[in-house]
Amino acid sequence: MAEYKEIDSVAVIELKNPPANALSKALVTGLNNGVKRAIDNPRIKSIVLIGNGQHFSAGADITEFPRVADVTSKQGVSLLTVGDVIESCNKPVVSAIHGVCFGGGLEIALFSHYRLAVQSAKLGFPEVSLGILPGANGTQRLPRVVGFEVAMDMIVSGKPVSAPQALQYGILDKIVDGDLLTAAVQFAKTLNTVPHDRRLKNVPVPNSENANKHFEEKLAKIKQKQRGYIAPINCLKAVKASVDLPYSEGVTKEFQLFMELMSSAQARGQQYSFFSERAATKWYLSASKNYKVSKDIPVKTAGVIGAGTMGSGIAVSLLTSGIPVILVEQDSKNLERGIELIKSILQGGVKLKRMTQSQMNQILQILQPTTKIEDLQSVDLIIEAVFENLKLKQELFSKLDKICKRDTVLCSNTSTLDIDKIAKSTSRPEKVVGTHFFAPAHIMPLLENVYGNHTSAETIATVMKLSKKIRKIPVLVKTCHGFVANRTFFEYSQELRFVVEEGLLPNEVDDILEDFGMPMGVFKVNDLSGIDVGWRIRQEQAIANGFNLTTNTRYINGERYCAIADKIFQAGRYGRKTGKGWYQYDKPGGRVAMVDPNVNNIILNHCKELGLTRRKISTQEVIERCMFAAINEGFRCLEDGIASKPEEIDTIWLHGFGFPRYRGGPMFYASQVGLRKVYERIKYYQKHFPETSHWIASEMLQRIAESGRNVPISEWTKFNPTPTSSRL
Ligand SMILES: CCCCCCCC(=O)CC(=O)SCCNC(=O)CCNC(=O)[C@H](O)C(C)(C)COP(=O)(O)OP(=O)(O)OC[C@H]1O[C@@H](n2cnc3c(N)ncnc32)[C@H](O)[C@@H]1OP(=O)(O)O
Ligand SMILES: NC(=O)C1=CN([C@@H]2O[C@H](COP(=O)(O)OP(=O)(O)OC[C@H]3O[C@@H](n4cnc5c(N)ncnc54)[C@H](O)[C@@H]3O)[C@@H](O)[C@H]2O)C=CC1
Repeated sequence: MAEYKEIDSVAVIELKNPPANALSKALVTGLNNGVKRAIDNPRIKSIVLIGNGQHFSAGADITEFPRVADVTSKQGVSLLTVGDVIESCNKPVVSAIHGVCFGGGLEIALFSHYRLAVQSAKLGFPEVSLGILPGANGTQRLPRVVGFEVAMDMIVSGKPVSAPQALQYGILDKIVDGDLLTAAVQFAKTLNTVPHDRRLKNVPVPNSENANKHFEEKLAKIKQKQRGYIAPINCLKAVKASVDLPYSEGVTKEFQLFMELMSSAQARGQQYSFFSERAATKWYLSASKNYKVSKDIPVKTAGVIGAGTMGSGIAVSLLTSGIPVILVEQDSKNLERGIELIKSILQGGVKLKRMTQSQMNQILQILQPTTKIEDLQSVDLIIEAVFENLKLKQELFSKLDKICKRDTVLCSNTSTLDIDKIAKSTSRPEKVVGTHFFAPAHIMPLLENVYGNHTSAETIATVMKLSKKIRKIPVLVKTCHGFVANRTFFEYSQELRFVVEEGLLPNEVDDILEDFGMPMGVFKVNDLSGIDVGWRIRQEQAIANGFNLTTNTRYINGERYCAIADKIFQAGRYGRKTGKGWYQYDKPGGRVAMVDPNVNNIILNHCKELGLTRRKISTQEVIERCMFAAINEGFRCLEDGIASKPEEIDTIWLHGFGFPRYRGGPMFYASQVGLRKVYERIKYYQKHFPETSHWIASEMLQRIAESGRNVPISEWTKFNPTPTSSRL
């Protein structure tokens, strides 16, 4: 766990806990023993701490967090005890950093008297994203190096800094070239004693004159931008304590704030999310088709077809990851508009200083716009993003099949259509796959990759690898109408339309959802993605299923249907782009949503025409109805094999819909509410709304709820009945 060796008069202690040197109890104990051994050896004059493998250390071992008592135990060796041993050691201790030095790793480095790093190292306190704070005195020590404002920014945001930036802040003493160990040992040999100010607890916080002002400004920003999250607030309070209190009292305050977080439901949700995101990327179809054994095809060039809302964002994601793109549109007018869209996205990046003007120009050099689909003949992968129309997509894929080289991977960005039906139009169904981006495609982190019955493991591996290359969080799901994201979101939003039909107004529903933690209420989301887009999807599905959908439709095959959204569409209110949708906007494309009496009239008239009596609906009912409808559908996705584990559904909601990370995702939320209660409430709603089939409880949910046990999420799929679903 921690290997001890001596190089002349220098003791070298190597942290060794692959893959990320997480500071498990065993590693911390090993580190403690190593430092003590060096202290006891009179021949040793100084000590170097270094990481084995790819990193210095990724911080405390998060898998040990559920045992809060272990992490905070005053008995045995904790990060704090080893930190004290390091800091009080009379022999200089040097941390030699490469890879990441995060969380507890940075705490160790700050207990050390000197810090060296290679140019590519990254240092930071990401604890806030796990719902906690740097609890081994990091909130008191970092400000003593970098001052209040920088420490506050680093700890509250959780964002790491590069080695050059860390050098500038004074976190690092030196950046070294060449072999890190050799340089660190050489450096350590030049040290004899530990100066007083090299023990950070002895040092006052510099540049703290404006701490009160910075504190208030930051607090206001957190309340606005991270509404509902408690960790950033406690992080901020802890850093402020470094200025307001002497060190010994500051660490006591930090401990109190740390414990508040560590025992919170929010921390459980955020830590679950860390592991669920990783679990979701590990796809497994069979022993010969899975993330471990399946090889990808390298994507050196790509094509994008359709340069509308999605295609332009997809092209930007590829281009900014260094992948040359051939962009195809149906005519030069649309092509011109698409190029302008791409330029304006990139220009936004320049404005936000994410890239320079010259980097933007270089990116545009690798974009090749065209109206000739034949230009795609030799690219490695193509992403189609034309209108949501099966016939159009089939025609296009059939053409691509004839034009493209044999191993080109053909992807569709369809949001709902069955991948198998698109693949059928080609002679290479094994190369056809769904790559479902979320709007805006260059910003939203999720990529829902969709395999069909014939998609090969190689094709899946290719899109999963590409997702990471273009900085997306990939999840693999099986094809069906709407896949996991839209299938679950559909039930959520449909239930909220029913709520509007029964009594609440769109802005009242949105306020409830935003208080729950959603970044945007569902009706604002509809306005953003386009009322016309939703309308087209419903029409397309109606055509596919052989029925006629009008503004008078009340039932479809006996199922309740709410036509208010269609009436909003009929009124020419297509959402933000037209300056009016469920809300009125300051201008077409504007962002300021205002309640519009015309919309309220459409809703009230709709109810009058149908003879519906409107009623007051409680916040609890709204949340239960939309969340439990989505959760029930999530269980159905598991039953149908569309998703293979609950973590996939949660990751999709976190990164596709901005579900609050501190609630973990809808399935984790269900586990916190208790599946017995979720099941009972679903049965209750089924009794009240028998004409809505999403209230028929999933069999899998029923089995778990009736098991009489508190079944952990990791065991839910064991309750899966044989895959059957009449809803596919
Ligand atoms: C009262 C006193 C109380 C004292 C309490 C002390 C409080 C603290 O000190 C608090 C902390 O440190 S909390 C930990 C903070 N660190 C982090 O959040 C960093 C997490 N890791 C990363 O960023 C990336 O994994 C990293 C950049 C490292 C690597 O990224 P990659 O994309 O290359 O690889 P991943 O797939 O993310 O990771 C590889 C495997 O390593 C596992 N892992 C990573 N960091 C871990 C960590 N800190 N603890 C446990 N496991 C960890 C990760 O789960 C993955 O595992 P597998 O999926 O099984 O391969
Ligand atoms: N808008 C959204 O929020 C999301 C949309 N999607 C899906 O992405 C696809 C595209 O949607 P949007 O970008 O919103 O549509 P859009 O209407 O903004 O863009 C479609 C583009 O395709 C072009 N096009 C049509 N036929 C073409 C052809 N034969 N050859 C070349 N270009 C052609 C059109 O000129 C237009 O620029 C659809 O399948 C949609 O369901 C997926 C996720 C989210």
